[in-house]
Amino acid sequence: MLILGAGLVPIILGMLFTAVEARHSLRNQQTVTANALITQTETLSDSAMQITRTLRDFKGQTCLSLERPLQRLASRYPYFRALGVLNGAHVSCSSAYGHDPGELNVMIQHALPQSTGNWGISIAGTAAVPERPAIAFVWMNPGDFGVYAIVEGQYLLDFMRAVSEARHYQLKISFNGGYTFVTGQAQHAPLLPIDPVIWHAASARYPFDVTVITPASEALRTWRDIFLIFLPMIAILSLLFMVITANWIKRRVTWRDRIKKAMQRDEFSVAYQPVCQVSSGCCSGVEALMRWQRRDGEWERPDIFIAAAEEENMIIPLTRHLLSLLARDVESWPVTPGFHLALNVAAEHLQHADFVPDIERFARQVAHKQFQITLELTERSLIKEGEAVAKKLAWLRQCGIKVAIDDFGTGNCSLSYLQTFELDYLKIDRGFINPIESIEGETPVLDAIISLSHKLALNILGEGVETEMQYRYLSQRGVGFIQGWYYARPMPSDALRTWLTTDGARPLQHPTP
Ligand SMILES: Nc1nc2c(ncn2[C@@H]2O[C@H](COP(=O)(O)O[C@H]3[C@@H](O)[C@H](n4cnc5c(=O)[nH]c(N)nc54)O[C@@H]3COP(=O)(O)O)[C@@H](O)[C@H]2O)c(=O)[nH]1
Repeated sequence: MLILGAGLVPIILGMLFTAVEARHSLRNQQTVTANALITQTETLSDSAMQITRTLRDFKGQTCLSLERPLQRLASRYPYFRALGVLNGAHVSCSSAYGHDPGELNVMIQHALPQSTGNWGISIAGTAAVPERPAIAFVWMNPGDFGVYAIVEGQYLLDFMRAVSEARHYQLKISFNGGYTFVTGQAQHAPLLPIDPVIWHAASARYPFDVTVITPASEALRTWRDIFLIFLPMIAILSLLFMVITANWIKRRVTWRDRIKKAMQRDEFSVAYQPVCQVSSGCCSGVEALMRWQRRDGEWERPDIFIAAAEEENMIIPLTRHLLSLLARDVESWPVTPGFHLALNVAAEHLQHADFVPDIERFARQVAHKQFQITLELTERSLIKEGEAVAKKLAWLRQCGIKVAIDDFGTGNCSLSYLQTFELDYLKIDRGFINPIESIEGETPVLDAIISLSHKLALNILGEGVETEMQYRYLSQRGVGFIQGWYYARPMPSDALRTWLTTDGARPLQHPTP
């Protein structure tokens, strides 16, 4: 399902992208078409305006003397159906009808606009040719001399038809709100959720406007053509997404499966790193650290498999497994009551309803050893349900369990943890201890952490102490507990048992200079 979903992402994005691209391309084509139609109509209008200017020179002449020049002019320009002169709204002479053919509104079969001077209007037909549209261009003065030219609409219609057929558009043009010339069809596609694409444009020079309508079927065809161009790329991306997702799932499954199998095969063990109490110089306890040795003898790195377990929701089963290993290991340890046993708990486990029962069960299992159990909270994964977790920890503290904040200062929430949770120990991350170069040297951040811990009355443990100088620096500043290779490395349970009776039983001896 997830792999399929990943494969669909580029296809859906590709469809959206090509739909936008198709709309853009349709708009461009429509603009070009509208401009061509406007130019053609303006050219016709220019000719008509030119001829009406010529006709004005006939003012004062009788129809008898005008009839032949009018006919000559009309036959010279094939665009014109009729030319004539007016007396007010009355046609006093016409190239088509001779003298006294009637009223202009009857001839153009359209009411005359209120305006005088130059005007033009598209009409469905004239009295003599009612079935063919035309455009009437008129120059008139009320009760006075005027002229008109009727432009044959067929030329415009033929041009529009040619464009409509070539591009499958519906085209409309209307002059001054008059008759609308229409060519082509704007079929709707009832089964498609697509509307026809409509574009309006108007001439800047004459009072006419043009509408270009791309039918839904044509819009779909344009989109399909563009989609087909991008299809190879979309298919490659889709495949890539599926492969990446499949790999990711495989990796996920692999870590989950591997951790599960490793638990069944008993490949996990626990290493214990002793902690030195500065005041006595003796071992006050240990931190339990998970180890994984594969069947082939290779060791998995704890930072990697712990992070994987946290990511793959395996940290709770793994911690439960750790608790069972701990319960088995501690049986043989020669320890006195109050010996510290620290273990790491992940945020997911803390937030889980079984967290308190899990820890209580473990505490009961090892109760006869009278350990001082300490839970170490790390900032590696953020504890989200702060209040609820704080309540659980408060309850466990009442039961005698201690709480430590681990890797202090490495995450974003160290200070908020200090405020949210009741704590007993603060473990200073080795990142702050590494820079110690001399006893007198300045390590301002480390000093600030130590001073903060004192103010909060927290026990302080320095992690990753590798040198005597680091040990002395920390002990001189009141750090009560030291953990690190300088004192002891993490070791298996059997080795710890021996160590506790030898090195662990006597105070730390610093090498003499
Ligand atoms: N939730 C759980 N987290 C666990 C568990 N076991 C381990 N971890 C976490 O994994 C991280 C890596 O741990 P690890 O490789 O075991 O490293 C620990 C020590 O070996 C190392 N260390 C100790 N002293 C020194 C030193 O002097 N120098 C040096 N270079 N390294 C040293 O530090 C790690 C101690 O980690 P911390 O817990 O912060 O005290 C690590 O984050 C573990 O927390 C588990 O069971 N559950």
